[in-house]
Amino acid sequence: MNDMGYILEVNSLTKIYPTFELKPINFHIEAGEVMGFIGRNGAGKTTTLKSILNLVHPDAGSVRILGMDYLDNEDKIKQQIGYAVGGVSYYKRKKIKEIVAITRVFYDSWDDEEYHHYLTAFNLDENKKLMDLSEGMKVKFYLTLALSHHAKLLILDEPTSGLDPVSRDEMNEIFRKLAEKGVAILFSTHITSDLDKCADTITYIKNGELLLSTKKEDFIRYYTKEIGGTPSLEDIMVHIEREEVNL
Ligand SMILES: Nc1ncnc2c1ncn2[C@@H]1O[C@H](COP(=O)(O)OP(=O)(O)OP(=O)(O)O)[C@@H](O)[C@H]1O
Repeated sequence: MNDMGYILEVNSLTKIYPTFELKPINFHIEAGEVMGFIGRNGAGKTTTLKSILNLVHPDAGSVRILGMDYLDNEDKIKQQIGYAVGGVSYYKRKKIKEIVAITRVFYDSWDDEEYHHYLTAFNLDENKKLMDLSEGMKVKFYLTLALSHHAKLLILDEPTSGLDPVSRDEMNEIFRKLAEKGVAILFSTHITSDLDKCADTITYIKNGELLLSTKKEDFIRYYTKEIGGTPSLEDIMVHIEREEVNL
């Protein structure tokens, strides 16, 4: 970890597509922190997460994870983080145990005891194929893979968006419990109730531009001054995004 103690530091990260520009993005996450990365559909959440992980090549800026420059230490850092960001899984027809047999070889710190712990805790059946898991089970499986190699940072793209309210509530509780163990979690969402329940900090992105990245309480205080009353996070999101409907 670096002097500031950040697990993840994003510095002026920029990505330009023909019809979309991710303006310089800056934020950081500490150990044990759950950050909700929020914004509307198309705001640039996935682009940011992919740029952080070099799954798409950023045009400018830098990323430090666990005190190391990401581009210079990509393999070493990947050993210590877990992510589920976009893309189709090539493994969807494979059984959990087959995917695990392939994955465990990749990680120096793979821990079978931890793997079986989470398999039981999440009620996962090793003989099920990935494509036969419910959305909630899939997220639990990705978490199991990450936790089995002691990931210190989880980067998850909309892990709760396909979940029913009960599964979402459960996932939010899981995130909180993992954070208590010191895991840092960055997850994108457009569901404000996820943030109500489990985020320590909020990073808000609108049209490719970072509006604010701060503690949840400070985020609410900032917009309360602007809106007045006692706005919920949902009220704040609507205030930020709502445009007049011209019929
Ligand atoms: N490979 C690409 N080439 C060109 N444009 C892209 C590419 N990937 C994304 N975009 C554009 O970038 C913009 C941001 O998309 P992005 O997927 O990052 O948003 P998002 O906030 O994750 O949205 P959602 O909540 O719908 O997943 C969109 O306008 C999209 O069309």
